[in-house]
This record gives sequence, C-alpha cells and structure tokens, in this order.
Amino acid sequence: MNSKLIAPSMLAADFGNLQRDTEMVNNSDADWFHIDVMDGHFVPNISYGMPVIQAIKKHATKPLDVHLMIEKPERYIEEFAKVGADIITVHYESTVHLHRTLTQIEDAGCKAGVVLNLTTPVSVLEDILPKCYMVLLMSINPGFGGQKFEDITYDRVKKLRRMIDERGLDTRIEIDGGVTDKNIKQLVEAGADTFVAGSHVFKSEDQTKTIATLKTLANS
Ligand SMILES: O=C(CO)[C@@H](O)[C@H](O)COP(=O)(O)O
Repeated sequence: MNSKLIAPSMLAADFGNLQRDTEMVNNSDADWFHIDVMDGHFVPNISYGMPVIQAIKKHATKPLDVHLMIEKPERYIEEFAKVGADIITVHYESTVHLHRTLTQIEDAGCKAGVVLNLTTPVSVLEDILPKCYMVLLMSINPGFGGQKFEDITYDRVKKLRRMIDERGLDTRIEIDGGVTDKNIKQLVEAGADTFVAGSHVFKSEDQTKTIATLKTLANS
C-alpha cells in the first residue's frame, strides 16, 4: 500500500507572492508541489513555463510534480528536468510514441507518469503500466482550476486499482481536479493514493490547516 500524498497545485497560488506560497507548502503537511504547464493548444489555457518552475524550485524543499498539458511534450522533457522537475507526467492523448517519451523522462533523471483525460478508457494503459511510476487520472476536463469534480472518477479509479493490483505493481494513482475534504476519503477507498488540490487549498483561509486536514482524511 503506497503512502498517501498531497500535492497542492501552484496554479492556484498567488503569483505575486510565489516565494511566500512556496514556503507555505514547504512548512505544511504537503508532500509535493504540483506544477501545471499549459500551452494554449492541448488545453485552452496558458499557464507558465520554465522560468516560473525555476523560481519555485529555488525555494522548494519538496519534489516538483510537473504535469505537462502540452502538445508533443517530448520536445521539452530535458528542459523541464533541467529547471528542477522530479516527476514528469505526460498526457496519453498528447504524444504519439508514449513508451519513447517515458524513456526520455527516465533518461533525464525524473520519475515518469501518464495522464488520462476524463473519459479516456483506463484500459489503454494495459501495456504501458509497468513503466509508469504514476498514473494521473483527470477528474475534470484539464485546462482550468476551480472546476467541479466529476463523479465518474470513482469507477475509473477502481478499474485502474484492479489493473495495478492484478499485475503486482506499486504504481501511484494521482487524482487531479476538484479534490476537496468532501471527496478525498471516497477516492482513497476507491484506490487512489496521491491528491492534487488547488483552489481548495489556496482559496481557504488557513491553507496550512486545509492541507493538514486533507492529509488526515487521506490517512483515516
Ligand atoms: O490540471 C489542472 C487543471 O487542468 C489542475 O491541477 C488544477 O490546477 C486543479 O485545480 P483545482 O481543481 O484543485 O482547483
């Protein structure tokens, strides 16, 4: 059984106070920084790229979990590794030669994972699963923070959990989009172990306490 990890999404941080928000995550019960890279092509939004990741890395004391929502991510893997990514996930839908892209991530010294859009069947992972450190299941349509969690995610997590267990693997299952204190326990029960939370954390009054509550609920 993997430990339960919380990864606050820096997309919801205050970019004018990035150092402050990075230190808040450092000093909280969070485990990773979740970094959303969007290119305005793969998803209808543009977020940030290498310079901002580098700025976060400068102050971060925890691993950077970099989620690439970009077309042909294989063009930039080495650059993301260079600015400090520890884990890099790419969308199944964004790269033609997925196995080659994951190898490229590993060769760059990072842990490699695959992301599935909300309704891409988890069965497409059958052959690539042994190569995945983590699978990220989107629980919203990617592109924006603050959206409502989609309930179809629970069944998707259960299916993926079965696939992982049947193969005797320890692949992490990360959930991203609309994660809150209201659904995290049910997600753990379904078989997830890694949780991205953006607006629920950064829009709360006491961010450190919100992270601590998520961690406690995930472990209860
Ligand atoms: O990948 C994405 C958005 O596409 C996410 O990481 C969001 O940033 C999660 O934000 P919340 O739904 O938790 O506000």
